[in-house]
Amino acid sequence: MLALPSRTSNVYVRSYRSIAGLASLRSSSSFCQLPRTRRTLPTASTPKWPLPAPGHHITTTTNALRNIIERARTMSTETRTRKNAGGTSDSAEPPVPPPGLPDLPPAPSYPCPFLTDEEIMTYLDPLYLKSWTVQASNPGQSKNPAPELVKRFEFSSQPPLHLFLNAVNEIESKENHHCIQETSTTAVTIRVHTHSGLRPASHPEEPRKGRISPGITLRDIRFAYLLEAVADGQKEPRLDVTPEEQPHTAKAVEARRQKTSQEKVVG
Ligand SMILES: C[C@H](O)[C@H](O)[C@H]1CNC2=NC(N)=NC(=O)C2=N1
Repeated sequence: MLALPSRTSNVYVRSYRSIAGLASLRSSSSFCQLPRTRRTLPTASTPKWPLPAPGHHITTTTNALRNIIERARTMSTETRTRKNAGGTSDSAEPPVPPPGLPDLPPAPSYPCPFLTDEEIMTYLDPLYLKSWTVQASNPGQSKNPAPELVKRFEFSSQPPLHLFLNAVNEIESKENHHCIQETSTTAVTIRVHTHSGLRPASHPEEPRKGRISPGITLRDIRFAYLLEAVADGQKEPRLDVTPEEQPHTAKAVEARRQKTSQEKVVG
């Protein structure tokens, strides 16, 4: 755990809301419930929550950053019993994801079914507006490549990055779900997919055993939402792919399993 500087180190971050304001999210009723019948994806230029005036900066004191770690720690206060069963631990109250994301979906037990078209529309599409993309995993990461959720989180300096990485580790432990962290000086690219995924049956009698395959499931969605709850307010990285270019059906997500030569690798 990173020792926080004793003096108040001001960290300036471009933010939709002060990190300390995270606590107020619990009471805010403005937090969005996405309509499940959404057919068209809003373009990245039409976010649903008020954006700060250009140049709006906030000062985040070390105490506010301490709140991040404290919240991550409360997320990880867990009863270890359920974790061994492959489930997540009970926690009094899951954290509130930032505006623009639905409530945290339930965590299916392993092996977890791949996302359905309905789940993609409800839970994955909103992540595209938060700069998440679907890319092929590097074959080195698991025995065979899979589509995975990828996002690059950028920070204004090393202390908030290290606090975020501590929170990621706490969330991995609490969720019993693991990601790949590719860190640089003040940024980290998170890559996450479910190794013990369950692909759809090719015929009704197909046994479950033969269907276990890496892919994107609700556990990866949960993981991304929890990271967004901790990183809320960090500046969004520039992306050269738009939400519209991301996959919006299970078939299109599956097509991302193999890395293609012309794939725009963003991260
Ligand atoms: C036994 C243990 O519950 C499983 O191995 C968990 C651990 N963490 C995991 N993390 C990820 N990303 N995918 C998994 O399938 C997975 N399985």
